[in-house]
Amino acid sequence: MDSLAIIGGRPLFGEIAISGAKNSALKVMAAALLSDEPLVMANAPRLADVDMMLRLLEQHGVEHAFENSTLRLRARAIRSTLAPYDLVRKMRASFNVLGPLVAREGEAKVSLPGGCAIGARPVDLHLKALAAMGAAIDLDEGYVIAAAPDGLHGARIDFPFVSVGATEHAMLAATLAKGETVLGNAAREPEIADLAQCLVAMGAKIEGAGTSTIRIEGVERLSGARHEVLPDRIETGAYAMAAGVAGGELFLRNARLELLGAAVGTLEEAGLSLTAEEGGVRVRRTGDRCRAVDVVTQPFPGFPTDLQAQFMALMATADGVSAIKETIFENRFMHAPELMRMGAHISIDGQTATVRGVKRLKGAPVMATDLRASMSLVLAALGAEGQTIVNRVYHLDRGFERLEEKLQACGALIERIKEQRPA
Ligand SMILES: CC(=O)N[C@H]1[C@@H](OP(=O)(O)OP(=O)(O)OC[C@H]2O[C@@H](n3ccc(=O)[nH]c3=O)[C@H](O)[C@@H]2O)O[C@H](CO)[C@@H](O)[C@@H]1O
Ligand SMILES: C=C(OP(=O)(O)O)C(=O)O
Repeated sequence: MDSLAIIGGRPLFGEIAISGAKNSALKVMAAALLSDEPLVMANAPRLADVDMMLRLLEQHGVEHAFENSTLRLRARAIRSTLAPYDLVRKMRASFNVLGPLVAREGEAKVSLPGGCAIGARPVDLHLKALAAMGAAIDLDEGYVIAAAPDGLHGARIDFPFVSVGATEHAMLAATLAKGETVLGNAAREPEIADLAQCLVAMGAKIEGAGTSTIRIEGVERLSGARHEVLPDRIETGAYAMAAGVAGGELFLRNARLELLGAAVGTLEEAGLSLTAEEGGVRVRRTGDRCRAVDVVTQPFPGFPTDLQAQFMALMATADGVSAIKETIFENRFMHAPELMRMGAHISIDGQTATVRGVKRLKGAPVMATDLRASMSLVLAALGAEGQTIVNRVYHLDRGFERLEEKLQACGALIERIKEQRPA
């Protein structure tokens, strides 16, 4: 397994191009299954998760070609409606092929998904939504078997709590269902509106995406389309925090402040200046050190859970004591003990982490446990004294495109150490 060697303490100056959002791109890729015509996805990030999704789509019969950051997909015919365990276990978004396959083919057998080990992460809301649209659902040996031989029908679905994946899944499936589907208490994350924009370009009838009520009028068939994926708001927030931890000034090309929701105010309170400029966002730390701020993770537009780990790294060297409450996932503090190895003062009580900022962290060997936790360790290392080795960086490769290259270009001392494999 590769690792990263980082020598901290150098301020970052320069430009970082923000990539297309992983969490939108993966769902847009699932949308390709809904049509036999080509779907062209521009601003596609080159990530391990995207490669994994391509392998899954390929075995369903999707032809694909990646050129620069444009991904062409075409599901001329569905070769298989089985999504095997090996291709679904590593990544949450892969489960979202179930709805499109059932909507188009009337059946599918999809392994229960994996993804970051940050909580139990059941899929009951996904399955209830598909069942409300008329799919018969069975669970057998770790697989979901869904059948709707006469097609799906529209339904009123009120989610008991906000789920990004279930909202997207229901929206994908409803595009080809007979009649109207109404999704109540829908997730409002920017990736939902982005997926809806792609589906509308394919001929779907969707209103209200980005609000908590989404209406979808099913159509007979969807056509091809070209869609440009929105910039990754989590990557944006993470690099903004890199400037907070290490100091300096970064221009985040393609970044859009409005995608960050409440995180903008939180980062400003913490002592970052974030300014929208033509073509991106400029970020710098206003003082010598960040200030402690309390945060509670919430669905969009609240502070995103996917930035919680990175924010903890920022708070580790902030002036004062901050309380970080995680309300979305029950096991998303695995970065805390690793940050503590670097000298952070963190105590955890249930879903709240209390971080007492220290002046400086010290480099240490640490282990990345999940995608955003890994990024929090990279951030901590950029501000720390001496060398940090971040092990298990395959997590990072799932969601951060060309991480070392982007940071090196801004003056960071970061190198990938390739795993030595026996000849
Ligand atoms: C690939 C992708 O887009 N992943 C994102 C997506 O994950 P994902 O779509 O898995 O997250 P959800 O919004 O569905 O999860 C929110 C909460 O609902 C629970 N839940 C969800 C579905 C369900 O059927 N039953 C259930 O109990 C989950 O365990 C979690 O506690 O949104 C999360 C919340 O913004 C992000 O952290 C992930 O990065
Ligand atoms: C949790 C994440 O991914 P996944 O949902 O695929 O586990 C993430 O992107 O932070």
